[in-house]
Order: sequence, then structure tokens, then C-alpha cells
Amino acid sequence: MTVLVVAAAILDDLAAPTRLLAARRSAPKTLAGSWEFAGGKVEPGEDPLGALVRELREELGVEITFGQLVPGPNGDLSWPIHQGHVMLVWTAAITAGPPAPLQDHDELRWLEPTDLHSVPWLPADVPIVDAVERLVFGG
Ligand SMILES: Nc1nc2c([nH]c(=O)n2[C@H]2C[C@H](O)[C@@H](COP(=O)(O)OP(=O)(O)OP(=O)(O)O)O2)c(=O)[nH]1
Repeated sequence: MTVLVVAAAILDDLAAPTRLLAARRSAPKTLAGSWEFAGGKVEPGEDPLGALVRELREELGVEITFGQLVPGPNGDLSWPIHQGHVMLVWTAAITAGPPAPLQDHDELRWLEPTDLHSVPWLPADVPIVDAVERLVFGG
């Protein structure tokens, strides 16, 4: 069965973005130390955006407003990640914060467009970061 993961490419400003928020995983051990977009799995009975709102409250303690879906490869809207997991990624901005690594993360970092690959992203996220760069920063 395909597992749907939802995540947010959180920007400092949706209209005039200058930075992207990355989060370093603290768990599980296999993922700890790698960086990702905050988010998580959609649970039964949840719609994707509702799940993402819940995950961002739990993980970062923030409320957000959504921008657009970051289109995946081959004209698809979702990104293949691993083991039958697919991920939907929305651009987003914080409406109530500040963000803190409350759960699943031990560090947050705002990355400038020129520094997007200065952290070791989860492997599946590397092409997504490139897509965000093109979509948002015109890279
Ligand atoms: N949240 C998130 N997960 C990602 C990204 N890239 C990536 O490959 N993944 C993988 C890691 C995990 O195997 C899976 C998401 O699981 P998760 O652990 O974040 O989900 P969750 O918060 O609902 O946690 P749980 O209920 O499984 O404990 O997707 C990403 O950018 N963000």
C-alpha cells in the first residue's frame, strides 16, 4: 500500500521569499542527522492538508499558510521517496510561531538560496530542494 507523506517547504515570505527552513531529524536512528522538510504521514481519516497542519503544530509549534504544490517529476504532483512512500510538498509560510524543534528534530536552519545544499538532506529530498529552488528562487 502506498503511504502518503506530506511536507512543507517553509519560506520566510510567500510573495518575496529569501530563505527556506530546513529541519534536522533526531529520530529514528536511521534518519537522525539528515535534514528534511517538516511534515509526516497522513493518518487514516485525515486529508493531506489537515495532516500537514497537525504535523507542523506538533513538530515545530507553528501555524502556517499554504502556497503551491511543488510539482514532482514526470508531470506528477507527488514525489517518490522510498519503499512505496510518496510525498506531497507545499510551499508555506509561518503565520504564528516562532518555529522550534519540538518533536522529531533537534535543529532548524533558515537557508539562503545560495546555501540550499549546505546541509545533508535526506536522499529523496535532494531533487525536491532543486525543484523548490527553481520554483521559488528562480534558480
Ligand atoms: N517528514 C518528512 N519525511 C520525509 C522527507 N523526505 C523523506 O524521504 N521522508 C521520509 C522519512 C520517513 O521515512 C517518512 C515520513 O515519516 P515521518 O517519520 O516523518 O512520519 P510521522 O511524523 O507521521 O511519524 P510516525 O507516525 O511514522 O512516527 O518519509 C521529508 O522531507 N519530510
